[in-house]
Amino acid sequence: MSIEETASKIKNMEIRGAGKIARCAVMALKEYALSIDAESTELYLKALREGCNELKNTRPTAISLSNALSYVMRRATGESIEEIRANLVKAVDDFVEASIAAIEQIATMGSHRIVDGDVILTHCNSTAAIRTIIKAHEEGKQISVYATETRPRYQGRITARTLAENGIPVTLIVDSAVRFFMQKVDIVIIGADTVASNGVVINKIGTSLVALAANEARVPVLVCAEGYKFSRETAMGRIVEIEERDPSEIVDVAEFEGLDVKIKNPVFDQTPPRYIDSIVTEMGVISPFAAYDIIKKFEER
Ligand SMILES: O=P(O)(O)OC[C@H]1O[C@H](OP(=O)(O)O)[C@H](O)[C@@H]1O
Repeated sequence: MSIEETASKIKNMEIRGAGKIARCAVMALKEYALSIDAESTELYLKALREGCNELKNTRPTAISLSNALSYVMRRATGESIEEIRANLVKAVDDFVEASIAAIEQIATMGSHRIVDGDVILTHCNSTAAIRTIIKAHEEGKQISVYATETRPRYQGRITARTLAENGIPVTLIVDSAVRFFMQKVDIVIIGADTVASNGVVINKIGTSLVALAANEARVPVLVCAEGYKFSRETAMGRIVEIEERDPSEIVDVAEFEGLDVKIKNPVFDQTPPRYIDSIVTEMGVISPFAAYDIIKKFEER
């Protein structure tokens, strides 16, 4: 798929999920790198950087996107265009393979935290979180899941369908019913778009409410997040931008035609580390307060 088409599909969320948008972005860059030529290595690299920027600007909160592109571009080196191209292609293939393997590694480690008979609550639609839940089921643990529908785009319905298709008892609830059901829950398992260096987890809007209700009920919150979702930029003092999307995702704005009604649609929120029990990464299970260690480990890769 071309960079333009990929960027458009990531922006309109036809392609979504922090991990998937990262993989699709670097694969689009690979296709572009294979399709173009240039009069010099400098011009070739300039064209690649322009392609990167078009992809990077699609969804500002998911650091996975920029981390993936940076991982690949750091390795796009060489004396000739052919050498640069070959190194970029290898870096993309390596990233995609490792990012898919990371989900399985997270699921294996995360499943150890799920006990036979557990009632799980999950929010939105995280591949890493869902794979962890399915892994526990595959290991024969009798589990059931509450899945929040996750307004305004209802990603939780995908989660409910996926878990049911895997034979897992699942109950779909509205987001505002989380505290109502939390007394029945043994563990919350969610994904992440970005993990900041101070352990703050940025995930789908409503996550911080889920974590707050879990904390009140003494229910542990387990975050499943691959290493490339940890933000080095926050370690340098940068703030993660919370994406605001079109109000039309929430309501038909014509309903309020002529009325002074503001509609805000932030699509992520920030959960403080004190509300999180552990973050399961492919490099191990950590306290959210140890997020910086993962940033350093991932940099060494
Ligand atoms: O990478 P995986 O675990 O699939 O998803 C991570 C997170 O990305 C999604 O964002 P969106 O629905 O794309 O806005 C959700 O917030 C989900 O928890």
